[in-house]
Amino acid sequence: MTAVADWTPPPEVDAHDPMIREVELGQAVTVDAEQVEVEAYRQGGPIDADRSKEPRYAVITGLAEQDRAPIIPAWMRNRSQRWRVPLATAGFALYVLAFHLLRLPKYMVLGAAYAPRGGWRLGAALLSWLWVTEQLPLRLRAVQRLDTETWIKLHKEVHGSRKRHAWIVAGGLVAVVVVLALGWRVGGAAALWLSVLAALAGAARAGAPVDRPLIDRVTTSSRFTRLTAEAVRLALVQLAIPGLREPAALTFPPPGIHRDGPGWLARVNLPGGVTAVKVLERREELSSALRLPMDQIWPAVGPAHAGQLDLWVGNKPASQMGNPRWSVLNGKPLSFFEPAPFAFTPRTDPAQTVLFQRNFLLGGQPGSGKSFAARGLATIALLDPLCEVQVAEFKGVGDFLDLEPLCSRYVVGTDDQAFDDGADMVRWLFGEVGRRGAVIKAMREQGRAPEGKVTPELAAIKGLGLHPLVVVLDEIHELLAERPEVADMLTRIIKRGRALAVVLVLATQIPDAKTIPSGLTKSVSSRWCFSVLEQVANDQILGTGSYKRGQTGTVYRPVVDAGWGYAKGFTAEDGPVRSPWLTPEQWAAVTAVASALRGGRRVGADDGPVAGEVFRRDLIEDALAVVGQANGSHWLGLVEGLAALDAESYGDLDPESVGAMLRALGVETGDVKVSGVTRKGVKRRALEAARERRAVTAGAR
Ligand SMILES: Nc1ncnc2c1ncn2[C@@H]1O[C@H](COP(=O)(O)OP(=O)(O)OP(=O)(O)O)[C@@H](O)[C@H]1O
Repeated sequence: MTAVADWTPPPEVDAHDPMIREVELGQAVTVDAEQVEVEAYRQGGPIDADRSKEPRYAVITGLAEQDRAPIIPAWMRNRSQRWRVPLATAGFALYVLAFHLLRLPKYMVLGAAYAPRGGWRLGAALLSWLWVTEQLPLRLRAVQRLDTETWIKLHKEVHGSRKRHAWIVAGGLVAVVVVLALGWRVGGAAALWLSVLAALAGAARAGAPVDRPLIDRVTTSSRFTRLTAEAVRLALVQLAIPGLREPAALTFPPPGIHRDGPGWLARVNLPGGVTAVKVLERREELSSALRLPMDQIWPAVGPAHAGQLDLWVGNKPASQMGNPRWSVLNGKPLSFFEPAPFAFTPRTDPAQTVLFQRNFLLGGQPGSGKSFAARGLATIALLDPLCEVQVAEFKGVGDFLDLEPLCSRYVVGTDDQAFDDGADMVRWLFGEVGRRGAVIKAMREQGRAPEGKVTPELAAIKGLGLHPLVVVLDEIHELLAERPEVADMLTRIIKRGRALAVVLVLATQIPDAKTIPSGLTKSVSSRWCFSVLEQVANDQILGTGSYKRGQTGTVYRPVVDAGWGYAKGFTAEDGPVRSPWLTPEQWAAVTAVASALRGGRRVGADDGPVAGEVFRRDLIEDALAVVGQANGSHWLGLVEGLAALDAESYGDLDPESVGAMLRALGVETGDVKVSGVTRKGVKRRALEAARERRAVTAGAR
């Protein structure tokens, strides 16, 4: 501290500022009354870290860590695009071939008309070049000016040129003769005819008027062929974004501009301080600047930082890309527990999601495509033969009517009855989640559900009632407006149901906090924002701050861009996707497949003794009735006894499921000796003990 005291500041410096002393002294000191420890600052020292002390291999690892352009192009590495690019090219080539073959007679007539003129033009041009006629005016001028020196110079020049040209023409003629002779040897007369045809075509081309080319144009609109750095720079600068004025300030980090699926991707680093969201906000202006329709341009925030833009431009507008084929049309079953395609990316790649452990919120303005997207998710569920599906739609127009025969519950309408049924459905679901929770707890105690959640094995056990359950609630805001008491139940279902294989798909036009409690929307893991008008609605669906991060549905127009939306939490990568689109016939085909997979049953509803029903009977009492005075019962005996007692409730049980259900009710199971034979089953004592425990617990409550 002595050093501080010794230092006398120059007159213009505030002597009381401790930081200034510290800087001057260049050493760590404890300064001022607050005792702030500040690290010393060495004046004139290097700012960057000293690299000389880094080990040599750091240079190599540094290189290795750098972004490198992929050796194999992205589209070749992508399974779905590997064939699409060559197939699209081959398809286009075939189209062009067919197009011109059909017009061949017309080309021949026109060719015959244009060829003489073309022959004359080509011949004249050749002679003119051979004789260097272009020099003639110069020599005439020299004559007129009596400029002998220039004339002699030009004369000599022209002689030399004519000689050279004559040699070239002679050489060319010899080459033509040699090629023709070779052609004759290899291909005979056909080769000669082909040569004549080629010569005639060349002559016809040269003879065709400038505004009437010999062959018709294959494409009538100006075709987008490739994205260039110049076009991107110019377009971005034209957006008039503050801080984005200098084309040279835009850089293209690896992999730069490259072909990516059916289009081009430009990865651009915007100038420091300019965010990619600013570009996203100006998609319309970008469309004008690039001279391309809006649905051909797909800007997104790049992976590296907020100032990186991934501008993907399709070969064609999305509306003309056609609808990619949805693989559910293959007629194969899907699994609730496995990834399944729910949508397509702008590059027409399928986007996959897993229904298990997710809940879905689909929001957007009317006509943005929510209901069809919800149908897509319901279809995935229906293609899992184990999955129970329930639908309630409060638009009242029957958007899901064709799925009704496969649903265990189906509610449609906007009247009191529909809302009562909808509320009943939620209440039932709430109870079901509670029941499943108890079953899973028992399973966990037995070590059969180690993570406390449904596994594919548990879901498959018949009668246990842990099969997947997907519930679609379309226009949920209508139900919440009419029956607000269900909101809390829904929130709890969402929170608890994830692990219990209960999935909610909520679709709504109005996601605001007044209509849908924020606790409800916040609990939903996967959100899909279709066309929305503004930032507030966007963030209500996708979560606060989403718009600022460039995750936005404001860029889509209702109806025109129907089905497009920003999906968050569906896959590892969030991004824009479009729901699959099927014709009514294709929907019918998919529904038929789902129905066949389910054996024509409504899984859940006409399943007979699903666990819910069985649990409504008193299984412990019924089992005790079957056991009677015996020591216990083997599983097979118990199953048969229960079926004899109530075939409707217990007819479908098997030994495994009855065991699981009893264990879920807290009954101990194991080896039982009945009539001298020891097998797996349940003892009477265990059943009685469980009954007693239950009575005690009920009394305590
Ligand atoms: N993936 C898609 N591809 C093409 N068109 C679609 C797609 N999805 C929906 N559409 C079109 O958009 C229209 C509206 O779709 P949908 O009924 O799903 O919208 P919505 O958002 O549910 O509307 P509302 O809120 O009025 O119920 C459909 O009739 C259909 O023509």
